[in-house]
Amino acid sequence: MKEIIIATKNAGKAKEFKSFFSAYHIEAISLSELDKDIDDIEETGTTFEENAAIKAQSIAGMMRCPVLADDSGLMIDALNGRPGVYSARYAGEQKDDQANIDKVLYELKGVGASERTARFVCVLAVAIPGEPAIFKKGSCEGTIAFSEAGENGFGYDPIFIPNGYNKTMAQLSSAEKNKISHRKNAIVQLEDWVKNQNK
Ligand SMILES: O=P(O)(O)OP(=O)(O)OP(=O)(O)OC[C@H]1O[C@@H](n2cnc3c(O)ncnc32)[C@H](O)[C@@H]1O
Ligand SMILES: [Mg+2]
Repeated sequence: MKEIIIATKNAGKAKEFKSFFSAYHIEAISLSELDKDIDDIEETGTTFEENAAIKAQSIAGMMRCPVLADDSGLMIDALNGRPGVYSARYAGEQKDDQANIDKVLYELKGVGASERTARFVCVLAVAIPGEPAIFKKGSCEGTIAFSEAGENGFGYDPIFIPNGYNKTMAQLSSAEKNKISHRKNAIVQLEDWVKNQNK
């Protein structure tokens, strides 16, 4: 396998997958890089698994080759697991990272340090035409900061402090994030499958 299509239009995710797959000499190609114009896929599921499967299967059917999709999000205990599967669209359909961060910080006003526990979750689905899909799940535990900090990463990284650190995910280098992230913890579980594709 020389390349794999990643069913995402999120540039932040695409960059991380490129870095992960380059270690196996595989090029990760996101939907924005395909010649075809691909309509937004409606994420009608209520779980990360369902949405990852919807994204992977709809693109695999179109392209007739293995496709990897990522459905991920931030689960905050004090908000009963929200934003969860609605992380991208938490503050509205325009999917605005800054508006999402502002909404979370507003909702956590008055919530003390020990109550701000949260985790990033990533579910990967690989759809292979004619075969059952493969699912892998990873998470990364942390807390929600009182204000945002850092310029790296994407999404909620500026307000997420991974356990064992005293800075936000957006203050870590991409190499540091990619060692501890939910996405990394999911993708390592795909290693055997990836290596088998090279035989
Ligand atoms: O569906 P695709 O096209 O892949 O792109 P998306 O951004 O809509 O992706 P999701 O539906 O999986 O929603 C995930 C959201 O969760 C948040 N998120 C996921 N992984 C993250 C990470 O590593 N760092 C910060 N925020 C993250 C971020 O707000 C994402 O937009
Ligand atoms: Mg999405």
